[in-house]
Amino acid sequence: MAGANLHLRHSLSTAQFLPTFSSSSPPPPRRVQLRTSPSRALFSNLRANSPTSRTTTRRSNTINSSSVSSPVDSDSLVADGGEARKIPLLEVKDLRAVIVESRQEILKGVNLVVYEGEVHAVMGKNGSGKSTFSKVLVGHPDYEVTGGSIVFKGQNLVDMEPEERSLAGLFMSFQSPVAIPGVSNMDFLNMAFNARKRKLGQPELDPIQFYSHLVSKLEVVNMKTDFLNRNVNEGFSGGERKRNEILQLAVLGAELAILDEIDSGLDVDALQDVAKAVNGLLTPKNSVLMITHYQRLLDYIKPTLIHIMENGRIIKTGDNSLAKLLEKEGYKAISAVSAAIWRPRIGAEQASSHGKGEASKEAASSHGKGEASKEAASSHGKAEVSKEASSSEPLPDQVQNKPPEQVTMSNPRTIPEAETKSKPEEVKQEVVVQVETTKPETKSETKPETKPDPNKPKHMRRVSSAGLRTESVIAESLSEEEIAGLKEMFKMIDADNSGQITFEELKVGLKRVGANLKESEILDLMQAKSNDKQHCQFVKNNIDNT
Ligand SMILES: Nc1ncnc2c1ncn2[C@@H]1O[C@H](COP(=O)(O)OP(=O)(O)OP(=O)(O)O)[C@@H](O)[C@H]1O
Repeated sequence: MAGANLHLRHSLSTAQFLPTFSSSSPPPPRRVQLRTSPSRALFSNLRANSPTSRTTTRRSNTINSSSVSSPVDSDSLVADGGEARKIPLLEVKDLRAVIVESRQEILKGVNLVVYEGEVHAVMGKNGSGKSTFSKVLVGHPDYEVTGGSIVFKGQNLVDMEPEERSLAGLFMSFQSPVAIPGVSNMDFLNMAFNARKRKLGQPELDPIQFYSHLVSKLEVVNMKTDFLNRNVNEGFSGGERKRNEILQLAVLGAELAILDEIDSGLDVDALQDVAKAVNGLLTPKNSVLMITHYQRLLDYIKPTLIHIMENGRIIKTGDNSLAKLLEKEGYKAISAVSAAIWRPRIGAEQASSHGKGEASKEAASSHGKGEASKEAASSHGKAEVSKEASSSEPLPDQVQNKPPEQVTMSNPRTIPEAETKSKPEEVKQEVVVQVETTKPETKSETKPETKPDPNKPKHMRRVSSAGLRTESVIAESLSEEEIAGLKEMFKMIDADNSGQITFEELKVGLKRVGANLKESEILDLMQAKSNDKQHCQFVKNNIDNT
């Protein structure tokens, strides 16, 4: 039994201290004695349930309780007068983590900054690494951090024990909260609360004082007092467990609450109660990082930013429109290719969040040069852009300045490598994205290069997909899924189904996926070249001025 780890010593049987409480009749003094801190108790309990239970290490040993003491008195979570300065609460940089047992890498370079008072939502397909990310933040023993950093309020979390992380102000609500047989909710919360008080050097609350504190929080989550007498999560329904997690958060307080699928299994009323409780806890000083699959939670708890996780990385960041897009079109709307588009923006956002500009520099350099960094490339499915593709040489004016409406992205198809190689280096203006399809080649490949007429107004210039030289740049590999996503994306953007994407279509398409790029950025994008040896080629084509 998991409770065996708790070293509990009850002077009375559990049944003897399960009075019926009501707000008008405070509970009698508790007669339970824990010989371990509540947080340690829950760590032990969780550790006992962990397949990788082992001795404590600084990196990943005992699991952090989702519901242990926080250095912050929950009452102190009240707004402090609205400090205007943005203070980073959590800074995650290039975080990598493996499963201890198998050494399989799950987190492959997560970057994220959460400021005080912000609500961040992490979304992503099943198995993309969301829960692992949250568990690594709190120090789950199943995972080992192999790279990067987690800084919480200026402290390096990676070298801290899970319990220390909790005491530092982290709270995590697990996807599947564990039961603690033999420990009532009331006892658990009381002990956890007082452990925090001790840690803070503040006077502990006696059971009666604590009970009145607790009752006010019960109201917040709309829970009945009966739950206080039941053992922690034992026999609780899925929804009750989730509600109970939020009760723990409300009672214990936290500066950063990590909520893993807090909406799963909740009926509509419970969802509203939980959301209301979470909103009630939000202040300008504390933040929430929540994992969810559904827009519905975000209707109640408004996120500052939404992050999309894929394959152990955050590949996109945006506002609520991103979640709406997902709800409507699914993850196909956010393919590895669109990640390539987003990457610089994520970087810029993160950098500005950090105030350090590092990511933005990286983004700027990759964006400005039309060359994705290795890291960026690997972050979206290893679609690495080779040097050949990078146009370090400035593009001709006519390309850089051509009116957006007149840039064309051609019919997606595959050009055999031999054909590609045999093309003479004639022109290098238009960028054509080609994705393998069954469409036959219809373009004239022999049209001679036509020099742009400098006298012709730029908006009159037309980009032609004919008379081209193809210059392919091959990425290492794109998965079938990524290729499928690429095709879907092409179809989505190619509004008139012509097989060609005009600048206008691209602009509208990008807007649909929540990417509000400037026209100059879209032009940059159109000149970006990345492809896969087998499946995708970014081809430079000719521009003529006819
Ligand atoms: N302890 C573990 N042992 C084995 N595999 C694991 C472990 N933890 C995570 N994984 C694997 O890592 C991947 C990411 O899992 P994770 O739970 O983080 O995904 P998720 O994005 O939260 O998914 P979901 O939306 O389904 O909850 C999955 O393939 C999962 O099977």
